[in-house]
Amino acid sequence: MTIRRVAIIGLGLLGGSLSLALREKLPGIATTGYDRDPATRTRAAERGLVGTVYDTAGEAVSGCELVVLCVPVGAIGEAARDIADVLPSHAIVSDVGSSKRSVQKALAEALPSHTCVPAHPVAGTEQSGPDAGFATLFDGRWCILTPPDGAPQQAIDDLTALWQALGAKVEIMDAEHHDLVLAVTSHIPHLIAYTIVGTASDMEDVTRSEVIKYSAGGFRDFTRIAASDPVMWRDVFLNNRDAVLEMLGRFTEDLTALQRAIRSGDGETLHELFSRTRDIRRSIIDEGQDDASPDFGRDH
Ligand SMILES: NC(=O)C1=CN([C@@H]2O[C@H](COP(=O)(O)OP(=O)(O)OC[C@H]3O[C@@H](n4cnc5c(N)ncnc54)[C@H](O)[C@@H]3O)[C@@H](O)[C@H]2O)C=CC1
Ligand SMILES: O=C(O)C(=O)Cc1ccc(O)cc1
Repeated sequence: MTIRRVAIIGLGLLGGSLSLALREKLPGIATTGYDRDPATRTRAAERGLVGTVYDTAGEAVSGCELVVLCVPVGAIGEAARDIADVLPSHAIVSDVGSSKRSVQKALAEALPSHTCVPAHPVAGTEQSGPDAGFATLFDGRWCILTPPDGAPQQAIDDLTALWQALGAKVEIMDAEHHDLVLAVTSHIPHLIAYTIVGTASDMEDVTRSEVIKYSAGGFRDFTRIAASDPVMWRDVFLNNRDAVLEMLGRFTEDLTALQRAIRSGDGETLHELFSRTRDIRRSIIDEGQDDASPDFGRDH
């Protein structure tokens, strides 16, 4: 199917970046948008994020071939129900949510007669809202599609072509596997950042001001991650509960082993782990996913 019109529901960091990338890289595609927050709609219109910002989701999706829900994962069901009665029957429905199993279920329940192909562009920043988006966010980054069993190949191909045209590399994955992999590579790192920054903020006033004053690289990086949107991340942990708890169990065991090594002066264990982890960093750099990537260590 030729995609001529894309509706973007949710005009924050991801919705805004998607619209700007479409405008810059696929100017032949018309865009419409809706956000449930009126102030965000106003700002999105001022920034010209989409061709037309509508006051209802129904108007925004009218006549489109593709809808992309760019809302927190806990709001996907509600956003899908909002458009269920008016969505053209041929339209493909997708999203950008950070977890996929619950999204797949929510979409199937809300839109049983439509073709739904969930997606997760693994690209972002700690910023949110209608001013946060930028057109190059997806350049060279992975976008993981998690089509349910029986999803039409044509829809998968159309969505793959669209994300590739926006600069992303596309991978197809089972939703369950996606959630396990992302739990360890993204969700738990965010949880650790929230925890360590929370621990520092619970310290007595004098020590806390010293933590801020003397924050070295490691802690500064954690504060960037821990500044990420609270609603978005609350929803990720509630919706990817099983995989996060599974990975957190393993992480806690490993942390306890390190605690034991430190207490017993077992330098060999510490050195062996720190050497292995250094190799992981080197392979990430070899694959070109280093600091030059848009979402690492840079403020937008
Ligand atoms: N922030 C990041 O770095 C990344 C986020 N994601 C995913 O993208 C999605 C959006 O996240 P962001 O753009 O960062 O958040 P954001 O907070 O910048 O934007 C979300 C927007 O959705 C709107 N919204 C909420 N419920 C709605 C509803 N029912 N109908 C219409 N609009 C609604 C909000 O008003 C807000 O403007 C989330 O599912 C998140 O997991 C994926 C990759 C990276
Ligand atoms: O800002 C960062 O370092 C991120 O990790 C951004 C991010 C957040 C959520 C995702 O699902 C994907 C990417």
